Amino acid sequence: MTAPCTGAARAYADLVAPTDTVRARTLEVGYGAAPVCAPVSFALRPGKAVALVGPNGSGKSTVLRAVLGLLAPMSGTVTVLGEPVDERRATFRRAVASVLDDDAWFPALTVAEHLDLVARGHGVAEADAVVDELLEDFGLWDEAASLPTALSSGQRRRLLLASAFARPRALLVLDEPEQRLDSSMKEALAERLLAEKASGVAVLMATHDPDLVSAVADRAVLVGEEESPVLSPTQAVAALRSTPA
Ligand SMILES: Nc1ncnc2c1ncn2[C@@H]1O[C@H](COP(=O)(O)OP(=O)(O)OP(=O)(O)O)[C@@H](O)[C@H]1O
Repeated sequence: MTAPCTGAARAYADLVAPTDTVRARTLEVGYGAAPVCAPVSFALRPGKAVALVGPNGSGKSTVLRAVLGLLAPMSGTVTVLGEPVDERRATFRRAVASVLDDDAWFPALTVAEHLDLVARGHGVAEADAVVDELLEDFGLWDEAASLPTALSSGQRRRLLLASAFARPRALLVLDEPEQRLDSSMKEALAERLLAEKASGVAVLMATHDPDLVSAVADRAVLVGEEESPVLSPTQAVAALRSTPA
């Protein structure tokens, strides 16, 4: 029979609860001596989506960087799949797909070759079929043989997003995925993220898009100067509409 949890043991069990894909507790992040925003706390479960919202420069991308292990927390904790974040672990890298606000390309690989490389590098069995589907869904079919330098900025953004779906994932971390997408592609992205959730993937995204929050998010965190409670999507949409990006 299992002994009842003591306070400390319960706190630890809570911290590593396997039901949470991401858990941030009074997480403080920054680049110098001072944090860029108030501490952030949230839990993200499989099949759910959390949106980080807040004005430009409020610290959303910095929080995402800490969740991805690209920046060490100044204080507080962040765990992914019950473990402290460590992007050097193969299990972490296998589980976490991300799209940040950066363009990183192999200059001599075409659009289709980029997707193929990501899929095969992650051991996807039916790589050809996955690549074909992504080219179609992200409107890149006509650009399959193009080099990244020959793409428009919106097409490059589509390729970055498509790359995140070319590989296995338990957690998707997206920094303003709506950027540079036209309205029909934004709708398609929202539908895709709903399908991801339905298949058990957890989605953590920073966004300024009320429609995306409304369609996809289960909870939101207002990142900023004051420690914010977790918001409902309706509250987050109201905050987005009242605060200019
Ligand atoms: N590499 C860096 N070094 C130092 N300071 C940085 C760095 N990147 C961002 N900052 C600063 O950290 C603060 C938070 O930036 P961050 O990019 O996290 O904001 P954000 O909420 O994602 O903004 P946006 O909505 O404009 O994308 C800003 O004041 C920014 O100037």
